[in-house]
Amino acid sequence: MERIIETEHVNRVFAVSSGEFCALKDINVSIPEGAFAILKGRSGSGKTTLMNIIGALDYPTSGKVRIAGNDITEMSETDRENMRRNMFGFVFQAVSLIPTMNAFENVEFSLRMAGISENRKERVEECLRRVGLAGRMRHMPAEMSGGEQQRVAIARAIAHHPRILFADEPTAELDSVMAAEIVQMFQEITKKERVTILMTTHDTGLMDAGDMLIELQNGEQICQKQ
Ligand SMILES: Nc1ncnc2c1ncn2[C@@H]1O[C@H](COP(=O)(O)OP(=O)(O)OP(=O)(O)O)[C@@H](O)[C@H]1O
Repeated sequence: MERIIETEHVNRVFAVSSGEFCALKDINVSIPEGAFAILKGRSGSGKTTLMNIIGALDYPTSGKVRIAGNDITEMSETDRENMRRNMFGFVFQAVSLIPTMNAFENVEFSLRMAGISENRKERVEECLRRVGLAGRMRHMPAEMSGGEQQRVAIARAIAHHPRILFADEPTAELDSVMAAEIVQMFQEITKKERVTILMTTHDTGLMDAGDMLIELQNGEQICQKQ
């Protein structure tokens, strides 16, 4: 199976008032297409830093990052931006839906922004059904629970058929039942939407939920298990 995400000797050093801080040290991850990969580690272990580098939101200080075989550290900023827009989807801890739009309109708006006009209504409905919100399409964000709002954010992030979905602590603000539901939904999404998912979490209860686990400790990769 094709390796859609590969990092080679990735390091990230930040300049801090006391000198330099090495947030990532020699990270080598390899994720096959279609996998649900969990990036685990305690607060401050480097999860967000690594996800931002793989998601073309930041650059490594040294090392290579290949997405579908292409080294994204060598790409122009325009190409990186196009890749983020067309090939990637992003979900964050804090849900940021447009409060004046209902669930359907929130997902449709993102497709409109992506310039997709064909079968838009059908695709929005399909994505909302995929996340279990068939009966809530016309609900406003304020009328939905935190877990339901996060589901809308996930539907919005997959609507344009990204190849990789990045989810940074998407369950951090949810209770354990809702968190388990979101993670189970990610499993289904990888199969039905043929998308690769990279999710960060510090929740030890979710460790076994993915197809593979990458664990960071103080910026070092302590394991990659399949
Ligand atoms: N811009 C920055 N400048 C300096 N240090 C930074 C910067 N960004 C992150 N760090 C440091 O790098 C380390 C890793 O941060 P990161 O946000 O990647 O951790 P994390 O595992 O995602 O943590 P959390 O679970 O709390 O979000 C932390 O010690 C953090 O203080």
